[in-house]
Amino acid sequence: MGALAPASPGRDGITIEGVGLASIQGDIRFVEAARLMGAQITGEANRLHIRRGRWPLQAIELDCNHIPDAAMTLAVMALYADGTTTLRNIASWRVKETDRIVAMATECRKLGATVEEGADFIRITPPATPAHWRAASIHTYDDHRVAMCFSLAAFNPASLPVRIEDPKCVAKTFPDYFEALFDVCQADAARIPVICIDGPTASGKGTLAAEVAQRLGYHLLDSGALYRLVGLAAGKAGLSTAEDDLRQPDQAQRLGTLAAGLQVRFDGPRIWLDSVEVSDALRSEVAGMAASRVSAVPEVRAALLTLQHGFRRLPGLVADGRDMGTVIFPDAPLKVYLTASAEQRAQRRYKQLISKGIAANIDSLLADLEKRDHRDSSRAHAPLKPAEDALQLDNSGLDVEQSVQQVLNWWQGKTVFSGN
Ligand SMILES: Nc1ncnc2c1ncn2[C@@H]1O[C@H](COP(=O)(O)OP(=O)(O)O)[C@@H](O)[C@H]1O
Ligand SMILES: Nc1ccn([C@H]2C[C@H](O)[C@@H](COP(=O)(O)OP(=O)(O)O)O2)c(=O)n1
Repeated sequence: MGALAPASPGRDGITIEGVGLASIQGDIRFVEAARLMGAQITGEANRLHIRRGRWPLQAIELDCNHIPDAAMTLAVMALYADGTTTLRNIASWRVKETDRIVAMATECRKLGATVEEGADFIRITPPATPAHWRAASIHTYDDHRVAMCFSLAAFNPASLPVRIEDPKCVAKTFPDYFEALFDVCQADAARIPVICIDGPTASGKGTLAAEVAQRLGYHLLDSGALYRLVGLAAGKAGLSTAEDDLRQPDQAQRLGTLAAGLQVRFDGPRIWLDSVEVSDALRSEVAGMAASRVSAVPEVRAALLTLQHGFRRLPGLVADGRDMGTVIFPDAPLKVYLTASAEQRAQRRYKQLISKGIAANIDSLLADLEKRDHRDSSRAHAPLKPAEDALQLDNSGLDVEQSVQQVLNWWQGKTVFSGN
């Protein structure tokens, strides 16, 4: 990676701890091969520092008998070389997790390379120009090394997306490989995919968003939780969230300052405010109502903007709320506006509360819900409404799985991989 990625402000190459030039592992000789291709590698006994050197990389012809497994990475590095690379003496690739010569050849071709394969060699000529690269959905053959190697194709000069079909197959040797990869990569936020799910209360946004995020391996933003947190923090700080008070400019200002300084921590569905876990307190109907009131204050909305944008991280985000598609992520490639009849929603909330052992009354739930819908959609700033390019999903007659499938189908149709 260090050999492929150009230096950027504050970042010049990659340092690997725990393996160094004194390593007795056979694969350390991969360093020699990477240097032959142009990587600048320096190091100490237990550390390596890799920088981009020659660029494009130097095409090589190499007997790989001494590094049979690590040489697979050279095959993908060959896509960035100036000319044709030949890796020889790799007959053992044929009898590993899969026939790795076939696998590497097939997947390199998908990306636009010209590949020749023989009984014990592979010869790779990269795409002639950036315009010859192709977006590709990489089949992983249940082979961890195939999945990891081809992640390097994401640095392609055409900035085309690359999909790794079964990223979890890396579990065999490096379960958090992709997390580690994303930690050291910088991506232009505008290129990180976002799916927005907006809609009224109890339409099932949170359930749908969490499930879609889980299936795609994306991050999750429950933006409503942030407004709930502001309501809760205001209560703790003794600040009123009554509508009349919030109309006073100095009270609105105080709430904005409070929102900007929120000390929150998220860990999956668990949330802490000032080091105190508030996950359950946040879900109460009272917290929802307070959230609805504070969310009408422009100073609060402005204060939460940067925090929300910060959730747009690799490999992607599913964001649920009221204004995800209209205000926060207007460039999102997929926006879903989720609805269900008010009666259905009240029923769902009722069942949800009862199942948690919380007493509830269906008539007052319906009344509260209609009041919240009205306030959320009639406020001046970022009101609840479908984005112009949102796809509407009325899930009154659908179960959760059907709604999830609908959104995943829409997403598949939006990606460049839909034909793959
Ligand atoms: N399509 C659906 N069909 C039936 N029940 C659903 C559906 N989607 C969500 N629910 C249920 O409705 C309740 C409210 O969903 P939730 O995701 O909390 O809504 P929101 O985030 O929009 O307030 C949950 O108990 C959830 O399991
Ligand atoms: N993006 C958002 C998300 C929530 N809000 C406000 C309006 C909502 O009534 C409250 C609570 O939102 P939340 O999504 O947690 O509520 P529900 O789960 O839909 O009942 O926050 C908002 O104004 N903008």
